[in-house]
Amino acid sequence: MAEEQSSIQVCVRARPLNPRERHEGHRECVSFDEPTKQVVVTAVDKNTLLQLRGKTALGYAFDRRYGPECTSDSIYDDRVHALVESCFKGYNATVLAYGQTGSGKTHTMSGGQGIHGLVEEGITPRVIRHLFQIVENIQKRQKPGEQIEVTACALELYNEDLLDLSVRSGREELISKNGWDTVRASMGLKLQHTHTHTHGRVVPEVVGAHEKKVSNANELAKFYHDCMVNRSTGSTKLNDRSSRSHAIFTINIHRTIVDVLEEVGSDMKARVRTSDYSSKLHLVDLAGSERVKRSGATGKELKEACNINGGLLALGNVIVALATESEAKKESKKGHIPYRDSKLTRLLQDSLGGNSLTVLISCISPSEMDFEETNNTLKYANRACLIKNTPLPNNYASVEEDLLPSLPTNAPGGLGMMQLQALLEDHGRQRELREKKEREKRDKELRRLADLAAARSEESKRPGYQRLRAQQYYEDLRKQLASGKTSIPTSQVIGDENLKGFGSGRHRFADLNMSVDGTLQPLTPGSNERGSARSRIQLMRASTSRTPSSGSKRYGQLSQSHNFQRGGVSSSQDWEPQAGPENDFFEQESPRAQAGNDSFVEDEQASKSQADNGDTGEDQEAAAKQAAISKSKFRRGQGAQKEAATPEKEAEPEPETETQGETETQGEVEAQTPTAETNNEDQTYDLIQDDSMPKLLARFRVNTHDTLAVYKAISKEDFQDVVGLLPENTPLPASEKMTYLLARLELNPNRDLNETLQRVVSKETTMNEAVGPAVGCLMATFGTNMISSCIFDFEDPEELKYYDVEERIELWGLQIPHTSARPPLEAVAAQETEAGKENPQGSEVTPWTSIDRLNMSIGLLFALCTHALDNGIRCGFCVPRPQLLKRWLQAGVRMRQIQSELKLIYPESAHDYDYYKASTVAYFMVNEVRDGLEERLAIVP
Ligand SMILES: Nc1ncnc2c1ncn2[C@@H]1O[C@H](COP(=O)(O)OP(=O)(O)OP(=O)(O)O)[C@@H](O)[C@H]1O
Repeated sequence: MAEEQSSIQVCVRARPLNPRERHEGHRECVSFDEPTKQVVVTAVDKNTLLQLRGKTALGYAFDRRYGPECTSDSIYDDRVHALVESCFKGYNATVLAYGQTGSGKTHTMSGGQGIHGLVEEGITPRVIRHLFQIVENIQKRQKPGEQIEVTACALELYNEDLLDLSVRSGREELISKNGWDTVRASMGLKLQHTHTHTHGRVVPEVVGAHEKKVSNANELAKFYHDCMVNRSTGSTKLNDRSSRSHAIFTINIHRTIVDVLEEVGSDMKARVRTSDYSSKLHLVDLAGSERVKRSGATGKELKEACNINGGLLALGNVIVALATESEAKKESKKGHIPYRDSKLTRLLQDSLGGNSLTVLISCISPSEMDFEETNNTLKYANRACLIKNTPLPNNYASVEEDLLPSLPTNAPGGLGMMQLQALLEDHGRQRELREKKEREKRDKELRRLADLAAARSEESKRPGYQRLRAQQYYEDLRKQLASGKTSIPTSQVIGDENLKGFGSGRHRFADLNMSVDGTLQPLTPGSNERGSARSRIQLMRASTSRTPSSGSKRYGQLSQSHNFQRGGVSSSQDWEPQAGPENDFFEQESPRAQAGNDSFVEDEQASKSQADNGDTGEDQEAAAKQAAISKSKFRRGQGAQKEAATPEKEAEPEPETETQGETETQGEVEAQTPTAETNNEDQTYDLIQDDSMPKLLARFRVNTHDTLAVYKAISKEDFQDVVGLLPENTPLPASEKMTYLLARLELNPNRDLNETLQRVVSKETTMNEAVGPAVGCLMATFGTNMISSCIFDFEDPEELKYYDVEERIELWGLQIPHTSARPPLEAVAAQETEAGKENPQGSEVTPWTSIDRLNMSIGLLFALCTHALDNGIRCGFCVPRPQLLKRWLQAGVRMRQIQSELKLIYPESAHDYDYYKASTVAYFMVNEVRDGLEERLAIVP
């Protein structure tokens, strides 16, 4: 069947000004221009004028626009009515309300008393009524061979957890008693991807949600109401009853039709066809985006806001990517759609760009104070108009059978009611049986995976887990290679030509003496170099090591000798301004590393004073144990630094409070070393071997819409350096996916970044010669296309489907514009005019001075942090060119270098490759930088 595409139907609904806004005298900035079908946002003051970049108004055309006076009636009739009817033909459909907080999404979807005091029926109750009208009509026709079954389920996506709204009872008590993490394990639902019966597509499916079977509209309406009462709501400055979760109410329609193809013949057989149609109607009320500064969210609400904004940002990116893809389709280009960036986008995968008929209702506020959000909503809605879905009916299990009617016919020669009823029932039983079997199979698999996950989590707490995991990984890989069954062809691993020739030519599988295709290979010359690097490192270790029995201490010594540490652990440093020439930044970092770190000293003092207080009770021990488990990796790095800062403490017995944590840590480090080698100093700690864990984590997306790049995908385990820097109790980003991603990267035979970096550290080679395109700078000069082409996306939904961990930190990159001419500085120009000078900008072009660049970059950094803070982003990440970072530090910007193997991909072919080759990665807490800049540089927001 030819696949027909249909655009997403987008409409805009503006609510009236609410009493608060009227009381505060807000002006309206939204109007409708009927002749051009545009929703127009108008600049009502200087601020909005600025946001429109000098234009007085901006118009967005939409087929359907609903002003404050409109009710849901017209939206329903125009857009939703036809959708509900399509569901009975087997099409999936979605109605999705989107917009900032307080803009009227819940009002549109659920109804209630409006600002004008009138009670309005929302879209969902209307859908329920309409749907059962159709069911009744079908039933009224009394076609015997037809059966309809309606079920529904209600979910909410709250703080990235999927929950069943129909079984909330007792959730609060359980959370307060056992903590959310425990409750999540029992109440959280799984999102997985399954193959559809028809079309062979992979669609998202929520496993474990309670499906309520309903037989009439009242029953369904009651179910909906009960579920929505359970939804997480809260009060903010912008909405008294703000939804803090995305709600998805799904109605499943299952229709079975038995058609009699041939009536009973002389052989007493009839030929019948039984067809099943099933469709899903999703009614989605998203939580609204909010600027936390305005909503006043703190604590729990702040966390909620961060999650809401994160999901919506991902949704925006999906919309932009799909719209771009639709535009590019004329050139038959297929782009990457970042569905997997959030649970919300995964859930809506089928509704946006899938096979659903979709209506997007963009809700906006008319108030001038909401100008920016309104403009943003309209911008995305406008892009969404371009998205094309491919609706296909879900008709499956159409069976034609010869049947011997066992019951006498009502009319001579024809199949009677009772026979058809019997056939239907029989078919229904068969279907139930089939579904039951499928459910059981799935449940069994889920149980198996849950057991596996639990066992793995237990195992991960055991000392030496990392080591075991690495060994196991290599063992599996060795078997896989030997059998010649590599599931991933090398060509798929790195999909970009720029990255060819990655690494130094010798890959770690040379240890296995095998290539990825399973054939035996001679070792390359690089292996000798490795050997020498190894012995050199061991020599250094031997000369610096003072306490042979302590793994963590040896590790500490090593960490001081090498910039690159093992197991993804790395340290960070607060940088201080340094006077002197603008040397290569990379070269400058070693002396600083040796100099120790204030924050570590502080930490040590804190723990010491704790110990001095004699606070060594059970509670503390438990807490220390917990802390040691959760931050063990970070502590290793930290411990290493501490030891360097206070070497005289080594001889002293460690305070009791520290012992617990250190024992854990130490245990882990030692256990990672093969037992046979434990007492041999030279072999006890093999830096290279321990570093052989795959750990390059780089998957970045460029938001082509803006000038900022969004750098994502951080895992708990492998970015512990970053995680360790977060304030206590910050939810840790975690993603099982990363482990998988790493494994994939491992399969690239030429990639051996860690080893190469070791060689650079041991001065066997220079960075430029050795690393080639593996190291570089993302931000300072990125060209959007170039980076887009470097996207790694190795995730296979099939293999990842049960790994449902999605929390991530968002890291933002910063671009410094490199224009040759500087725009006139207003203040300077004004001063000069006042002083009677000619306008210096008039005829000649003023080049940028380095101070200009610095000011500009700091301004940008400030703007970035403000934006990030408003969006609930906690930490930032950038790779500025070396000199610039130095200057930032001089200007008091608090940055910390990440000394891990986190390296970015920058193609050697890039014209400025050499210039940026020594760039380093810096990390910062957004609020610190913003506050610092505000304070020191007197920047007025
Ligand atoms: N079109 C409208 N006409 C009349 N009143 C409206 C309209 N839209 C919204 N309202 C009222 O505005 C208030 C906020 O609306 P609502 O709660 O639906 O916003 P929301 O977008 O769902 O917000 P959040 O994202 O915070 O949940 C409610 O009191 C609602 O009744």
